[in-house]
Amino acid sequence: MERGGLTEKVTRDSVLVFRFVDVGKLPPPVLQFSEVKFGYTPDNLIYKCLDFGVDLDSRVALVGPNGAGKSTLLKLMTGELTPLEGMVKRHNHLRIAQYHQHLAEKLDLDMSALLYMIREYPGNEEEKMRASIGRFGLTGKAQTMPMKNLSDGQKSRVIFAWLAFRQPQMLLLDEPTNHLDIETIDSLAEALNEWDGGMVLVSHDFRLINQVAREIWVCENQTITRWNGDIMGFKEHLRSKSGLSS
Ligand SMILES: Nc1ncnc2c1ncn2[C@@H]1O[C@H](COP(=O)(O)OP(=O)(O)OP(=O)(O)O)[C@@H](O)[C@H]1O
Repeated sequence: MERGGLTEKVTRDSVLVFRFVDVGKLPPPVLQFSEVKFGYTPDNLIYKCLDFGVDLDSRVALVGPNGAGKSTLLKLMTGELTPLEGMVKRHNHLRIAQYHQHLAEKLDLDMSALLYMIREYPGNEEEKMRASIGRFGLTGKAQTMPMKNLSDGQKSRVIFAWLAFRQPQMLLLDEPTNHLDIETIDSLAEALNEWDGGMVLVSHDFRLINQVAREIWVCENQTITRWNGDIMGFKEHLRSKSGLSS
């Protein structure tokens, strides 16, 4: 029937249109940690002495045990937390955007995604806002129905659209795949790979890490260490450490 043109082809949510806008370059160092010491209280340090830089070519996956300090590191990068000692230096023109699940709590669920974006970014034309949401695969009625009727995955898309509208040069992604299906995760990976900014990703999703990370940083024992290899090698290392090696 479909081939004969008697019924319309069934189309899925257009997952493949995830797209970040290219932002251009800033000269390094863009984000520099120098002798950073941090703890929520001085007697319980999360980091003893961090020295590293992240720039717009960086594609870092941050891994490590629960509670080691991965989310804390992202907050030190954005400036939400300040070191007890040492310095985090950000380029004057650096725009950082951080994705985390708690952003969903910010959404006004009685509003539509379109009205929400117009309220958040006043002075922009409706067509522009529609396009900016559409870029993350939320199209048609999904843009104008109350967000409480959207799936968690669709709400994640609104959050991505909201973050991307600020045109960050650096994306910090804290567990971005929690509500996304595999196709959408692949679409996110593709979008990140096509984009020209810097990225630090905290994720337990080795599949995503494998697609987008060029460096693996391990967060453990109050410090950050670069893993000499890819994420599959790190996964094997974890398996052998826990005695699960084949
Ligand atoms: N606001 C806070 N006040 C005090 N301690 C905190 C605060 N936030 C986090 N912690 C503690 O700091 C440590 C590091 O937390 P963080 O969330 O950075 O770890 P994580 O590596 O991201 O963990 P996970 O993988 O479980 O998300 C944990 O022991 C956590 O309990």
